[in-house]
Amino acid sequence: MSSDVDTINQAADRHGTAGHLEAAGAPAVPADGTLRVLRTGEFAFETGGVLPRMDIAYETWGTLDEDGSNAVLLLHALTGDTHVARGASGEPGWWDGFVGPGLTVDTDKYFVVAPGMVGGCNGTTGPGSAAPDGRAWGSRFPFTTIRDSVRLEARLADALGVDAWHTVLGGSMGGARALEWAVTFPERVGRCVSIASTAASTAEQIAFAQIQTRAIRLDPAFAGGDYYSAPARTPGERAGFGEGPVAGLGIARRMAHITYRSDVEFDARFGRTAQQDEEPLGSASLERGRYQVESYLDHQATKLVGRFDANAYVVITEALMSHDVGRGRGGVDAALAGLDGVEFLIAAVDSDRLYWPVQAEAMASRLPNCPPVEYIRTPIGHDGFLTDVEQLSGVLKRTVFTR
Ligand SMILES: CC(=O)SCCNC(=O)CCNC(=O)[C@H](O)C(C)(C)COP(=O)(O)OP(=O)(O)OC[C@H]1O[C@@H](n2cnc3c(N)ncnc32)[C@H](O)[C@@H]1OP(=O)(O)O
Ligand SMILES: N[C@@H](CCO)C(=O)O
Repeated sequence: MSSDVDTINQAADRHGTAGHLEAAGAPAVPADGTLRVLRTGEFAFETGGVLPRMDIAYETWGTLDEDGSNAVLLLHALTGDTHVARGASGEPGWWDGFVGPGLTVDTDKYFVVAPGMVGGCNGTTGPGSAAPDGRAWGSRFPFTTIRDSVRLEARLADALGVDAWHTVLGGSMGGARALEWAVTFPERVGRCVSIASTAASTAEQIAFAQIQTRAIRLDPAFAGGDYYSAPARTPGERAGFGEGPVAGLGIARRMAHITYRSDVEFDARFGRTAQQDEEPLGSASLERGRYQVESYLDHQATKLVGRFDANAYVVITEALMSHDVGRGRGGVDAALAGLDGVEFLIAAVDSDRLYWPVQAEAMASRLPNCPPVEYIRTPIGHDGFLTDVEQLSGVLKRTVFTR
């Protein structure tokens, strides 16, 4: 472990507030699914800006083999976090049923590592984290890219003693991060699994994202990004949850959530039905009740506002807008063409209207020796990679996780 790196091991209750610093160089073996934070030194961002210290939050499951050959890097999507699967706390993770003992990513056999994005709000340094002056970074937080996260994750790999990952895997933004890993560090990636993702964000994806970031920035409570009542000082502390531009964040989530699902699902599930005893047609005034789908979106917005910081949402969304593995590398084709040392698996959701299957096909066709795209077939839409993982499981057990 390098001298500028300490490890903070969060208590098993990941919603607690006080992390504790372990003796540098001799971290205790953590319980599976326990929030930990690696404290690293100065970090220069891809497009400018330097922070004097960068923390990266992560959780692990299983044990690294002596030869270091069983490490799997699992990368979360936009509003995901490090808690992929349940562990010591028993709290369910967002890919429960996919990662765990005896499951597809079998944590009895693989050492699974799940880090948080740079700029997030769940332990990795982000705009809500405390700056040296004791205030949240807020508007001073640098613009960040997917590549910044990959470079920070490489520091984590170094600290954990992982020279090369058996597999780097993720969905949506996690898929973008996985692909960026393969392009940046091909010698450190054995297999790359990119699900419901793309090699470069398209104009339409940027457009959907822009509406969301505008909704947040235009909320008067955004205050230029400096709205925190208190910064996050320790790994378990959350800053900005439920405060600041919550109306804007709620609108952003509503917009985003529509793109995560499909018209077929919405029609089948909600149709034109009114929410309980509400009257969507209204009456003599402008006030009216809601359709079921409106109530559903309101619920999705409320839930996200309770578990996410608006600034972090902007920072990470703009990082995803910047995603382009071809930037500065002669374009996407050139960036992907040389990756013949990495085994790829590209998967798509057939009903995805955000990361269209055609983009997965285009990505696969540009990758050397890439097998045909695997499909999750579901009417759900983009979120199918979170809701229908059992379809992916069979393929991954056969091709990637064969131990
Ligand atoms: C728990 C965490 O912190 S997760 C953190 C990490 N999260 C992630 O990485 C992914 C983010 N999560 C997601 O995107 C979603 O939660 C998904 C995709 C996983 C969930 O998808 P689904 O299981 O299909 O759930 P769905 O989108 O239908 O939402 C169900 C919710 O809508 C609510 N709902 C359904 N109909 C209505 C309605 N008419 N009015 C109001 N609410 C409604 C349900 O009560 C349920 O509420 P709950 O989630 O509070 O229990
Ligand atoms: N619903 C997921 C999908 C984003 O790709 C999330 O919020 O992270």
